[in-house]
Amino acid sequence: MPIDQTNAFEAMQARLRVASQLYGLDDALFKVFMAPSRSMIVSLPVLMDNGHWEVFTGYRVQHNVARGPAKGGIRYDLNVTLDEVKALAAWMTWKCAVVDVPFGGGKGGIVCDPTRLSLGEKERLTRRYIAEIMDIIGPDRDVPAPDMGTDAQTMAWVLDTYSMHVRRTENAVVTGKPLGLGGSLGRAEATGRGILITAREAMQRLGKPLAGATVAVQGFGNVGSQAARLLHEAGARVVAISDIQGAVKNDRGLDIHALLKHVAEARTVAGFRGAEPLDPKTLLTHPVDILVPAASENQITEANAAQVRAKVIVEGANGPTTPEADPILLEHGVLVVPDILANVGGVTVSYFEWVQNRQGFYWREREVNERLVDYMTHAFQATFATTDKYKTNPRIGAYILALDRVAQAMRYRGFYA
Ligand SMILES: NC(=O)C1=CN([C@@H]2O[C@H](COP(=O)(O)OP(=O)(O)OC[C@H]3O[C@@H](n4cnc5c(N)ncnc54)[C@H](OP(=O)(O)O)[C@@H]3O)[C@@H](O)[C@H]2O)C=CC1
Ligand SMILES: O=C(O)CCC(=O)C(=O)O
Repeated sequence: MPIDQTNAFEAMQARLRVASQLYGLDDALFKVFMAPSRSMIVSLPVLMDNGHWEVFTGYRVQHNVARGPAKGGIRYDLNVTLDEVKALAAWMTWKCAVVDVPFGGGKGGIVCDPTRLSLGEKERLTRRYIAEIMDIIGPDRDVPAPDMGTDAQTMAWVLDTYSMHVRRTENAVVTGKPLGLGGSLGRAEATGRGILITAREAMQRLGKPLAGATVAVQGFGNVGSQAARLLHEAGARVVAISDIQGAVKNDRGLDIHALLKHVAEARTVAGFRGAEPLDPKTLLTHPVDILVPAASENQITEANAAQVRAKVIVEGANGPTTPEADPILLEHGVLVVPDILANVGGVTVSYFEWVQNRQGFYWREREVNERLVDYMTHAFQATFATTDKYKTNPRIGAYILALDRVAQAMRYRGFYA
């Protein structure tokens, strides 16, 4: 039966089906992995600044907890749906297994436009959400973190609300917190740093240096901006960047530090003086060595995949490529570093943050970054070794690596299929 290419959960299932067949996964485990183990839907009444009440819908999904507590971000966006959160939760299961941290997969979301909420409204919404999902989260159950539309301040409200309910300060309940509340050095830039690490590895596979390589980045939020900055600092030439409102280009290379200052005031890359305007629709097909989609799902599709001119795609976003686009990119010789490998930097440093909280002993930034390089280069090598072993592409290679590790944990725990 044909799948809905833009349904993120069906897109995840399509890749899982291919990987399971190639790996020879038994039917029982396949059925377990095809559905989340728990989905919670909550209604969130919030008093708005204008005196009216709004009722928002929120979700928390736990896909699989065989390897440890569920782990995954909270997304605030108008396009959040249950199926999207189910996909994001499953991808977290696979990511944590690919990078071999002892977590399962979870994800949360609230249907809202965070740019139209005041700080007070966002705080009340977050507190109500955490109160509602309180029974299924916790340091040993499910540990949230930031995703699109949420940040360190949101995580501070998560910590405070949970702590008020359990009557003690419990900072290991959430990661991506402010440093002064038990956050980890290096977490804010970790997803971007992971993109730098995997981009370097991918270029090395092609026998090319990262220094001097041209880069285009879609999205200039937490992930895109940090990836652009770190790639720029590593000597790559970031020539094009977009956000929702516009795109800019400079063939000689954008001054990312100046662009960050511009965005801090203008809230968009558009209008940046050190660049020319670019049609945002052409960002993904801009002629570059490395393309970093770091915005949202379903950006590289059957409609534009053949026009992609990058040699390497490093997927900062979750699910930026539809299943139909996969074979087109492969046919055009594009090396895709899949999301469940490329963007694991965030959850890896979240794991380090959780470990530090539980130890009560905090690491220097250098230690965090060195450990991140170690975890991610291992994950990259393991993914490509699996890809070669099964004679497949890196996305399916990453799925096989992950499902093998999760299946092994399930079998140890007594799931004898
Ligand atoms: N935060 C994290 O640690 C992790 C995030 N991810 C994934 O990375 C992606 C980005 O997350 P994050 O950076 O945290 O989110 P943010 O909300 O911080 O930023 C999202 C960025 O994407 C831009 N954007 C959204 N849609 C489009 C579009 N169609 N075209 C161009 N730009 C667009 C936004 O533009 P504007 O500023 O104009 O709104 C914004 O710049 C998501 O898929 C997320 O799930 C993956 C791993 C970890
Ligand atoms: O840091 C984390 O725990 C998870 C971040 C996240 O939501 C993701 O990797 O998609």
